[in-house]
Amino acid sequence: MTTDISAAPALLDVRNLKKVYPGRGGGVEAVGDLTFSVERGELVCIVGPSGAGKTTLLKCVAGLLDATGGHVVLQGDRVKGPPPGMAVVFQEYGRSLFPWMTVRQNVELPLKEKRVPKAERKRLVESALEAVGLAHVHGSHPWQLSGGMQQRVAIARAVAYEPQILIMDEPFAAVDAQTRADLEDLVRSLWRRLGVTVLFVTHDIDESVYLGRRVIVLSNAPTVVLAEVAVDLPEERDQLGTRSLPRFAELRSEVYRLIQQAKTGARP
Ligand SMILES: Nc1ncnc2c1ncn2[C@@H]1O[C@H](COP(=O)(O)OP(=O)(O)OP(=O)(O)O)[C@@H](O)[C@H]1O
Repeated sequence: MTTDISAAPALLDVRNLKKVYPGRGGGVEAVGDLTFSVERGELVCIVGPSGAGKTTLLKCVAGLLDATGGHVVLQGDRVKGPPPGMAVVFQEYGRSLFPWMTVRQNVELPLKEKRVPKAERKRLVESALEAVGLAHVHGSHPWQLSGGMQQRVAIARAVAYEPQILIMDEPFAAVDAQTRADLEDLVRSLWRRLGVTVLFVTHDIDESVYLGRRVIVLSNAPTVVLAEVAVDLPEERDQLGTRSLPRFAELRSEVYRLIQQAKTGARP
């Protein structure tokens, strides 16, 4: 559910977001005071130390958790519950797909809930499975696929939904290194081809620099934005070439230094 408040210039606007989990002695202040925005068509990575409140932040952004203070605005509408224009890909692909449904049925399900007409659903499902290279396994069940393939099904489902913004919460943390590299390239190519806006949360510094056009570095909890790093690497990226650029090493060191700073509790 959303309520119109004003026309925001950015696609996603997070303003003075604060989240305190209730409990004894004042509870746990997970998110202190977070402000950032994401422009339409951007690929922004959020990186922060373990326990920094990344998942809490995403739950507030996705309308799954009520904030204690501040607000989240998606395309001018204040987020009060899961917004219709958002798709989320979680780390645990195994739990995000229905094992009794085929790949095609899993990808189609949110489109049925969105009441997309049948012919259009067929087109969207086929093109999303094609885009992630899984057209040939549309009739298989998730448990017949590898972990990386299952995560590609989850990505296809999100892409087929045609969201205004795609939120990814450490989506590749549970797959092996080679699959992870392939999936990173898949996200970059989908982003470039489809123009979808992506907010990607990771604790992996290299991944944030390789993927992002901008990296937002979070402090430890109670979380604030410690710094924003513009990734001025060429848009054409590949695992070997890009990662061996001197500029990649510089950006990686800069984000690493900021994260170390975050761990010691330093504030901007
Ligand atoms: N439901 C909850 N009730 C109380 N405290 C919570 C709850 N969920 C998270 N926290 C606390 O809020 C803080 C931030 O947790 P969160 O899971 O958002 O961090 P994170 O950055 O996603 O961590 P990680 O990188 O380890 O997954 C932690 O101190 C955590 O213990």
